[in-house]
Amino acid sequence: MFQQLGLIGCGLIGGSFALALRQAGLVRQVVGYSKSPSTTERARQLGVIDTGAPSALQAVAGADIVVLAVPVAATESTLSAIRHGLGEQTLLMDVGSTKGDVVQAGLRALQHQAGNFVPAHPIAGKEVAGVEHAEGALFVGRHVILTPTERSRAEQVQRAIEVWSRIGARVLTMGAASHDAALAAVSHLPHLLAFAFMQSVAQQPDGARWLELAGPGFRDFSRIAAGDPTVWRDILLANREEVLRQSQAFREALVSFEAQIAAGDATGLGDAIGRASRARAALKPAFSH
Ligand SMILES: O=C(O)C(=O)C[C@]1(C(=O)O)C=C[C@@H](O)C=C1
Repeated sequence: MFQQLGLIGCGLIGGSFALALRQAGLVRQVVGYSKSPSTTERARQLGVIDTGAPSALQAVAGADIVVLAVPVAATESTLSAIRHGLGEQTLLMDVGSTKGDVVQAGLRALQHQAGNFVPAHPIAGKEVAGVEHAEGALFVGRHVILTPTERSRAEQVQRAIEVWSRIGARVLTMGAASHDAALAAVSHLPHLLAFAFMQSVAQQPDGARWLELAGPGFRDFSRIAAGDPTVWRDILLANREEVLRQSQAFREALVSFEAQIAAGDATGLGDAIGRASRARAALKPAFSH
């Protein structure tokens, strides 16, 4: 399907995309670039990329598909840096977790190549960062949300749908604003809560001792608090309005639970937990993968 992938950002997601493309036989050659030369070298040693490029611009030379897998706040400067190296027909995608800012960055930074840009968000990941953890099967069975811009060409959107589908993902297309509202609720807020929760426990005088006693419940609830600080800082800031809206909704729910506990309202508390428990149980099939 492609001759050469230009990969900007050889971390967990970028590396997994490169491996997935290779394993599906969709690309002959992968040229990678990461800001840190040691990361680029590590990606080469691991066989995730064939060749390391000394700059983002050089990584896209000769590529017919380019993927940006960098923290979202670096999107615009990265697009500006590679703009003059992009081929006329090169499919260009990002994999960022926020889309309103990425769409705007694309429209600002790309000029006549804006038609080739199809913003993408694979809803897949791990709490650990880095190319060492990259996996070719990371996107199998996962949703990938495409948020084409007003300039994205239909033919490039089709190619984007095809490439993600061929590596096993379930592709959806929606507007950036709907994406950001939904992901604030189901991804960004849970991360914010996990960070705040870890901080609140760890900072108490006996916190370190209590943490030694933590079991599977704590493990499941806090897993994502180990996320990459730069990546998550950028996401929470980029989608701040929706994140704060969700955070407010959460506070209201928390205050209501607190009031029931304080009042010893067993019926109200039991009913509230029952509603939450049923809503979570109803989700299970979606999490079987
Ligand atoms: O599995 C994890 O550790 C993740 O955080 C993955 C997760 C999420 O589900 O929230 C996080 C960010 C990405 O934008 C998509 C998926």
